[in-house]
Amino acid sequence: MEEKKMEVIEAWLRKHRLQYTGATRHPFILSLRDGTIHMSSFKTWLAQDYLFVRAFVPFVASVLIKAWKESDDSSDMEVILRGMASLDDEIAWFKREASKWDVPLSDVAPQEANINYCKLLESLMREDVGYTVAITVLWGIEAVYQESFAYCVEEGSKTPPELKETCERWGNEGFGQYCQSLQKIATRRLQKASEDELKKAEVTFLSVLELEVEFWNMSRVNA
Ligand SMILES: Cc1ncc(CN)c(N)n1
Repeated sequence: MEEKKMEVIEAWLRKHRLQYTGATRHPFILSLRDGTIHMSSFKTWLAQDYLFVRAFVPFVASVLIKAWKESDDSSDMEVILRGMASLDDEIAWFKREASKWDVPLSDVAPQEANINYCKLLESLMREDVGYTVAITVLWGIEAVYQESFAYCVEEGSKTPPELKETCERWGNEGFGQYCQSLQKIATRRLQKASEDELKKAEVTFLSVLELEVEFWNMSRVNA
């Protein structure tokens, strides 16, 4: 019987397991799961992530345009469009949550880690960045949040009840399926990619993991 070749993303997740675990099992997430999280950390994350999501929308829009121009499968556009549409609800949720915790979103300035992450998103919006790299990055960004927050909704999690909704937002099954769809598209594209594209996608995926860790680090107590 012919041996099945390992898919590119599967191979990366093995090769870069330490970095992936660093991003998806960060102390911020561990404290959310074990209930020891400080509310000041949560509020910092909430405000910074609100700013990030506002910058993430145009990035997703740019992936949608690349899919329209370059994709070999018309259903890709629908997957991305659904993801983009849900960001409308996400922004409204951030506003509600911020008001619940008295976090004034209009006064928030982006911290360095956030600025750096948004710079990466902006660089990937350029026309000379291909669809394969862009969709792989979109998958990576969403997968880190899905894996992180899903860990906080698992059996045995002691997440404070008032923060459960936050974890559900990215830890729910629907979001998990969306990430699976993105992974499938990225895998299909990476299978046909040139060596150059493959390398660029892998290096950018690693940058995403580093930036995610830096992003969580902003919420460290006394950070
Ligand atoms: C930093 C970060 N990474 C990912 C996600 C998920 N869209 C997010 N909201 N913020």
